[in-house]
Amino acid sequence: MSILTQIQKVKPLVLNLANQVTTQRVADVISFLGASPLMTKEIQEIESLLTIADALVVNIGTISEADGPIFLKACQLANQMNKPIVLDPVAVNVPYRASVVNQLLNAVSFDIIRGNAAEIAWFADKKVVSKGIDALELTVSPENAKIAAKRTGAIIVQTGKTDVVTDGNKVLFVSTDSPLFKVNVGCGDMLSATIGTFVAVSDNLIQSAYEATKFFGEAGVRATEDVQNLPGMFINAFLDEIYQKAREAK
Ligand SMILES: Nc1ncnc2c1ncn2[C@@H]1O[C@H](COP(=O)(O)OP(=O)(O)OP(=O)(O)O)[C@@H](O)[C@H]1O
Ligand SMILES: Cc1ncsc1CCO
Ligand SMILES: [Mg+2]
Repeated sequence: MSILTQIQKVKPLVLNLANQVTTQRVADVISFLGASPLMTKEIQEIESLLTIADALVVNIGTISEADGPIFLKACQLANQMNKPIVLDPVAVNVPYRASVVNQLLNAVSFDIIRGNAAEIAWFADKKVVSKGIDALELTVSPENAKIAAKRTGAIIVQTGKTDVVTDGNKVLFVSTDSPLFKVNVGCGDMLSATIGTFVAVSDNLIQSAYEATKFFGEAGVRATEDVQNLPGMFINAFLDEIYQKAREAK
C-alpha cells in the first residue's frame, strides 16, 4: 500500500507548532492530504496532545521568547514517545533563531529537517546568501545537505529549484520547475507539514521524505499549468491538485 493510501486509511494526527503567517495553509495541506491537523502553542497541553499525535512539525517562523521552552518540551517528549519530528528552521541564520535551534540540537534528535539552501547551509556551518526567509542562491549543490545530515543525524530536505533529499550518503533529487512556489510565501511550510504527514504513517524516513517532496512538487507543477502561471489562484489550485492526487493513489 502506498504512503498516500496509508494516510487516507489511518488519518494520522499531525501536531504543529506552526508560525503565525501560514498556519491556515499548513492546516489545509494536512487536511487535503487526508490527515488531521492540530495547532498548538500551549505548553500545558503538549504532553496530552503528543500522546495522541502521530507526528510533530516544529516551525520556528515567528519565534518568540515563550516558544523556546515549548519547542524543547515538545521535542523531548516526542523523542521519548518515538513520534517523528520534522523541523522547519525558518531563517535560522538569524542569531536569535540560531541560538534556539542550537539548544534544541544539543537536547533532542530530529528525524527530518526541511529548509531552503541558506537554512540548510547553516547546519553545515557554511554561508549561503539569504535575505530573511528566502535563500538567494540559485545553484543547488547536495554537499551542504549531506554535511548537515551527517552532523544532525536527520534526513535533510533542502529545497530550491531542485530539491535534495539525503541521509548523508544516499542523495535523491526532485525537480520543481514553477516560479509560483516562490511568489507564494509559505510553500516551504506546507512542504514541511506534508513531509510530517507522510512520516506519520511510515517508518522509512528517507522514503517518506522523498515521496512527500516529489508528490508536493508534482502537484505544484500541475497547479501552475491550471492557473496559467498566475500566482493569485495558485494555492487553491495547488490544494485541489493535492486533494485529487492523494485520492487517486493506489
Ligand atoms: N526557484 C524555484 N523554482 C521552482 N520551485 C522552487 C524554487 N524554489 C523553491 N521551490 C519549491 O518551493 C517549495 C518551497 O521551497 P522554498 O525553498 O521556497 O522554501 P522556503 O524558503 O522555506 O519557503 P517559505 O519560507 O516561503 O515557506 C519547494 O517545493 C521547492 O521545490
Ligand atoms: C513571511 C514569514 N515570516 C516569518 S515566517 C514566514 C512564512 C514563511 O515561512
Ligand atoms: Mg521557509
